Amino acid sequence: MMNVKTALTIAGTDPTGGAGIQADLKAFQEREVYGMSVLTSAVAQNTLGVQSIHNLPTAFIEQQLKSVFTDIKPHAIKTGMIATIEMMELIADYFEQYRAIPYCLDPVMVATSGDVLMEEASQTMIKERLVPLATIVTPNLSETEILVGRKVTTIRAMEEAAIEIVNELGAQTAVVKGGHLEGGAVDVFYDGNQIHHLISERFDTPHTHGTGCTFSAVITAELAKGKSVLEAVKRGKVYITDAIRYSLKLGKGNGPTNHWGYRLKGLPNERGYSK
Ligand SMILES: Nc1ncnc2c1ncn2[C@@H]1O[C@H](COP(=O)(O)OP(=O)(O)O)[C@@H](O)[C@H]1O
Ligand SMILES: Cc1ncc(COP(=O)(O)O)c(N)n1
Repeated sequence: MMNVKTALTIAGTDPTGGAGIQADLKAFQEREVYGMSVLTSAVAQNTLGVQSIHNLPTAFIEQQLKSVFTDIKPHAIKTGMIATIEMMELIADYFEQYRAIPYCLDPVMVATSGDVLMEEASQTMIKERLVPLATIVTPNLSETEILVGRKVTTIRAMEEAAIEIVNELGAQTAVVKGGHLEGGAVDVFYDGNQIHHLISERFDTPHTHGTGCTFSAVITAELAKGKSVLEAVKRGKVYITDAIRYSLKLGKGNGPTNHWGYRLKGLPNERGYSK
């Protein structure tokens, strides 16, 4: 019997390969999970920002979901950019039939570049329909603020928000990412029982395009392999830390993270990857 694990990402694209579906597939591959993808929006973007967005028709997204689910059932799923309410409703309806599959919800709303990737009306929908279905939700600070409806600027406020996302909004677990806070890079995890802090050094680099996508894709890959949610998040943190440590100075703006960075750990940085 084949023991290969599979993961599905439902997200938008980045033709320069640093974020979105491209980042997810690279991360799945690095974690030795067979990667599959359903496209929601084709995005013309690069390391400088988003130039244009083309949303795919909802009926076509549904067809892609059918193509996957009627053939190769994923062992774990993640969603990234879901631009419209219609797409969100479709995906929520679909997932209700597959509640046993671990689901990592990366509530992508605004890109690191500041470009809006989700229409504002969808913010309520994501809370009402998708968060309650999620095994884990992985918001950054500004997404957390939208989810809980208040400013989140301290570790204590991150803890309170993670607790609220689980206890009030109904996710099974939450990890609130502190990539945009001052000091060390601290993420706060809550599973309904315990708070955990995932702490790493902060790298002083502008090349962090796609960090959120990559982090949640690694979590998804580890969930596909049957790891516990906390173990999956710990692995995601180790992986993203090295992906930023050895990030790539490509492009004219904020370069991408290095998906093979964790393989370089402990080696001299002789290619001058970061900064
Ligand atoms: N400069 C940095 N140095 C080290 N870790 C970072 C840095 N920036 C972000 N991270 C980590 O990368 C992951 C993604 O976080 P964040 O940047 O907050 O998400 P997003 O890309 O969704 O905005 C988190 O684990 C965070 O702690
Ligand atoms: C299609 C798509 N999805 C998500 C992001 C967020 O990127 P980041 O991980 O840098 O926040 C992006 N820039 N493009």
